[in-house]
Amino acid sequence: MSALNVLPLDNALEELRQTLRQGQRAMADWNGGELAVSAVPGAGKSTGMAVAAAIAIAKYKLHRQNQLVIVTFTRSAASNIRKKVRKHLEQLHLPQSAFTVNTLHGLAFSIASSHREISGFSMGETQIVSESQKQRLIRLTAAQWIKDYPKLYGLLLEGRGFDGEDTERLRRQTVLRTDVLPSLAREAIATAKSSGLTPEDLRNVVRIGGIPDGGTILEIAAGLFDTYNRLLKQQGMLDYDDMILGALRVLENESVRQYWQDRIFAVFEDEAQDSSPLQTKLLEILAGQSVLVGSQLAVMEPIALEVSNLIRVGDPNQAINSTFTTADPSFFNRFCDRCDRQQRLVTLDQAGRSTARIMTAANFVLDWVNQSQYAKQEAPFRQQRIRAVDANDPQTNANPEPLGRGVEIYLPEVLDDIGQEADRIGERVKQLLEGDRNLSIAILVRQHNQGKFISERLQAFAKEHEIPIYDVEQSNRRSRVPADMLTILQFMERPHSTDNLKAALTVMAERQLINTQQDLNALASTPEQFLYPTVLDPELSRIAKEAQAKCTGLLRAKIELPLYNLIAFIAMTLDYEQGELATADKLGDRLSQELSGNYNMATVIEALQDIVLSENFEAVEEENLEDRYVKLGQLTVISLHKAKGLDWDVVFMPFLSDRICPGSPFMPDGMRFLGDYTLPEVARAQIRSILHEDSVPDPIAAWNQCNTLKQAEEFRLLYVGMTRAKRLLWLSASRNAPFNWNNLDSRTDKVSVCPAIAALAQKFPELR
Ligand SMILES: Nc1ncnc2c1ncn2[C@@H]1O[C@H](COP(=O)(O)OP(=O)(O)OP(=O)(O)O)[C@@H](O)[C@H]1O
Repeated sequence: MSALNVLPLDNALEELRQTLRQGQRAMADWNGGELAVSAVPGAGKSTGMAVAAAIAIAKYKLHRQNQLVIVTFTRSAASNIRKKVRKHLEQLHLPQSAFTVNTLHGLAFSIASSHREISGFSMGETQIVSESQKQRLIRLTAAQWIKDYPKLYGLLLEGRGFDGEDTERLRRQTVLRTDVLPSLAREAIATAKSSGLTPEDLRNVVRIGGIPDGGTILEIAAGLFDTYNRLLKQQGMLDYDDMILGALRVLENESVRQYWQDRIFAVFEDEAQDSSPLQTKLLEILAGQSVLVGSQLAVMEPIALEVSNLIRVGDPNQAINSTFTTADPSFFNRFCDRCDRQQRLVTLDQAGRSTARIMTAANFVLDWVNQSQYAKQEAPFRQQRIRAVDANDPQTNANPEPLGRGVEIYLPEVLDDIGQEADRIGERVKQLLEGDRNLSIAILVRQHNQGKFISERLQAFAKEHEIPIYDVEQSNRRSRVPADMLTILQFMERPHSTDNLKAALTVMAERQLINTQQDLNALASTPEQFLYPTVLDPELSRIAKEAQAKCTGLLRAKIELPLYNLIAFIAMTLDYEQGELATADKLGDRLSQELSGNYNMATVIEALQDIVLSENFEAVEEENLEDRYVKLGQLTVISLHKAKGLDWDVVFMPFLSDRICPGSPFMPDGMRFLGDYTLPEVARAQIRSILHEDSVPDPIAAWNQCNTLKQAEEFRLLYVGMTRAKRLLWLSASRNAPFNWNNLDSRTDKVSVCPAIAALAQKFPELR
């Protein structure tokens, strides 16, 4: 039993508070009102917030009707913080119903769908558009726009660089339809919609005039945006922005707003640097007892708040979503500055995660970038240095001893090519694990193909030395569960079809259940002979017999088991891991519900076909997914974006060329349509200027601005990666690397190192 269990509540709360370091205690001591917490990586934002939540629940006697709402960015972060708060409340004997943890979209969706008559979400219109559906929709949008706006299309077609040749016309038509217009639509819609701007708003800006290019690009963007909204509605679907907009619409109604505000005592937001202005507005309304001035949908119009119980915790230096959304560190920075003027800003600059050298390296990179040419327009980082914790810190083993040199840098002078770079990493991993099998180790990559390359390259070596590799991207197979099930059931239903057998064998081969060194086409070409050979048929090889046994096992199950149990049986046969099993369970439940009274092989297959085609089935998020990423003794290969919020004893960051970080503006020759810039980037920067209430820049300035922001974000990604390491950080780049990682043959022999890393290596030669 924990000591907290036997103490009176006040003492127990004090004891809990004592588990926090000085800076974190400011969160626990919150007395209502607004509070900004800007913290360095590893400062213990989430840890502090969970304790602060439990203390607030006790202090203000919160309960189901008057709750604390915690909001974070991703579902895994939500489950992480939920677990922590639950544990504290359990120890304090306080009601678990006093809080909820939501993602922003989850929260918005609950609000919007609780008042469908106001949000405009009709009953059938709750299907959220999936990524691939969105891709299709965007392509359709481009095609429809071409029909609806022939004049603007003509302008693009015959704009800059057109020589009147038929072949050039055809080329331009294809590029516009399949590439430029879809990308332009995607960027413009994402930027405008997540800012609460409508197509009409964009047109109004054009109408007012004074835009250097006459507003052509904004006109095109408005048309695409209109078309997209119409098509989305026609298909009865919503996107993520609709959820936020729907919730805001609902909250414009006074009695509804009152209802939600009465139920919500306070809002605590984690990862606040990732929220867009519209999302922030939603939280401000929920956290406040507001008197509305104007409409929430007009982002820039202020809402007058009488009281706002809102804690926003974040790290502007870890803002890595601004190139996908309108989240922008400048918004959180502004909130921090505002709170600072009211003495309501807490800065947590002590962190216990990393060894001293790693903090020094991260601080150096931050300073270097902020003083470099990349900071001319706007500094990519808030000037915040990471400090070690004090000697009496509550975190055990805070700022641990380094492994090796703590930070190790390998540059093109010693690394010839990416193959050698990968091999050296393999060697170092082996060496480290020989010293201590209980280390957590990760390779962080910027692009999926880099992860694929390195895990394939190291596969044999890792096998030989019994180092399990967990490649997060390749293992993300849960979403394939319905398709796998469909394939296997189709095979069970008609095993003598060559196509069905081949498809089933392929699923098993992909899951490494059967040996892939055999020719599956040959096995599948004569299903009868393969499945039930007679004495006259040629003998199957040993590995073919193993595959055969798997197939006949499935066919036997079809005869022996009730149909209801087949899904579970297939899941077992396919050797699903925990998350996939949970997804298969959920799928089984859904089929039983949908087909109650009419459950047979044909209807199950038909229902599965619908699910796979419409993709309207969500995989179950494994609660402890993060634990899998940081498992000891394993080599995790993971993208920088997914690595955010996690940490490992050892972190490898390979392929750090200047092409990757910070990257450079890239404009393929065939992409010049109206001028020397690419249209999606220009549209994005022009719309962003409307949101920031700046004057709309001319296309060239807009293009430069967009690239500057992208580069700033690349440096922040680098910083996020570096600060994931506890005891050893490896940074490397080799001389010969692909120009473009989608094509490994596009080698260039003169790779320049990311300038911040080159400067780091120069400043600390002992790290090389
Ligand atoms: N008061 C504390 N006592 C003990 N351990 C702590 C404390 N605060 C933080 N930690 C530990 O420090 C590490 C970092 O904490 P946490 O993940 O909360 O930081 P963060 O600020 O959210 O990090 P980041 O933003 O870099 O992802 C975790 O391992 C956590 O358990």
